Amino acid sequence: MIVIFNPAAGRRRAYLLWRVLDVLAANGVRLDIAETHRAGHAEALAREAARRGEPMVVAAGGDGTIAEVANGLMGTTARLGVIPLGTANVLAHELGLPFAPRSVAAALAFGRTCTLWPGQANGADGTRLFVQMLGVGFDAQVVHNLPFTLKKVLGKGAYVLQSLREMPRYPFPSIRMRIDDIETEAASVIISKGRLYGGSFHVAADAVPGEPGFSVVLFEHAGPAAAMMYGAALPLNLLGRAPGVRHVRACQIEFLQNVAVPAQADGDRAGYAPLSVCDAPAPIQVVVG
Ligand SMILES: Nc1ncnc2c1ncn2[C@@H]1O[C@H](COP(=O)(O)OP(=O)(O)OP(=O)(O)O)[C@@H](O)[C@H]1O
Repeated sequence: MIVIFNPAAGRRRAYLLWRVLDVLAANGVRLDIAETHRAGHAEALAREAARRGEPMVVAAGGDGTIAEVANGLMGTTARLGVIPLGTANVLAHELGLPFAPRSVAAALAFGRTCTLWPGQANGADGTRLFVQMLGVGFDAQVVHNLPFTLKKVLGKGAYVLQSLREMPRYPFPSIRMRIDDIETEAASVIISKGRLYGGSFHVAADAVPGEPGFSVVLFEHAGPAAAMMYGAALPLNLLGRAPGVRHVRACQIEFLQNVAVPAQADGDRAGYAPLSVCDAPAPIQVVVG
């Protein structure tokens, strides 16, 4: 197997990587390590590894690194392993992946898999896959403007602080979209493959990561007070009952508005809507515990 390690992911968790690798090496597992040098590098490394016939490519990082590796593996038969070293690690929580080094190593060595069907965003910057969610609107504004050093120092707390900073200055434009064949509007949108968001908070109870399609969560109320309410409901797992939150199952979402609205995919900047979202051409196999 090859381990693709993103040294910029998470904070102070690289020791976990070395402990996992120690356990694997002690048990005679042959592995190569490649470190990423920039955004997008994990995708190129994964694509190259799969082209060489590597049966398993392990993403050592957070959701952004996993998504990049998934992009590189699309259309191949290589399995995707995960060593969760990120800030939020939403996919690892979603799939119940282990976090303890020995359990991570055992899962990778054993190689049992589950199916994950990524989403695909098509925008002005090209096409990219996402493994957990894509957001358009306020949460993407927070991701776009989040300073790297703040995330390194505060971890998930950095998102809370940045949200408070963005509330007074984000214009909350109305976002027009076509969800399958129905046109609608919202102040903010999360297109989710999974049930979880921001770590292990529940956002879409009806999501099924292994099947095509999405749970679309529409936030209908705009403005700082509404953003504050939704932000407070999330960690209390009350988002499902918050006013103006609507859930829809869909296969295709097309953003139609004329103004550019920020988008984020798996917690990383993903350009601006207008863009469209559909299923990836094929599922991938993720190694689970
Ligand atoms: N060497 C590097 N220097 C700077 N950025 C990098 C490097 N390698 C990869 N990246 C970028 O780092 C970003 C963040 O990585 P990742 O999402 O894995 O960590 P995280 O944000 O801490 O975790 P999570 O998404 O789970 O909260 C990704 O967008 C990736 O493209």
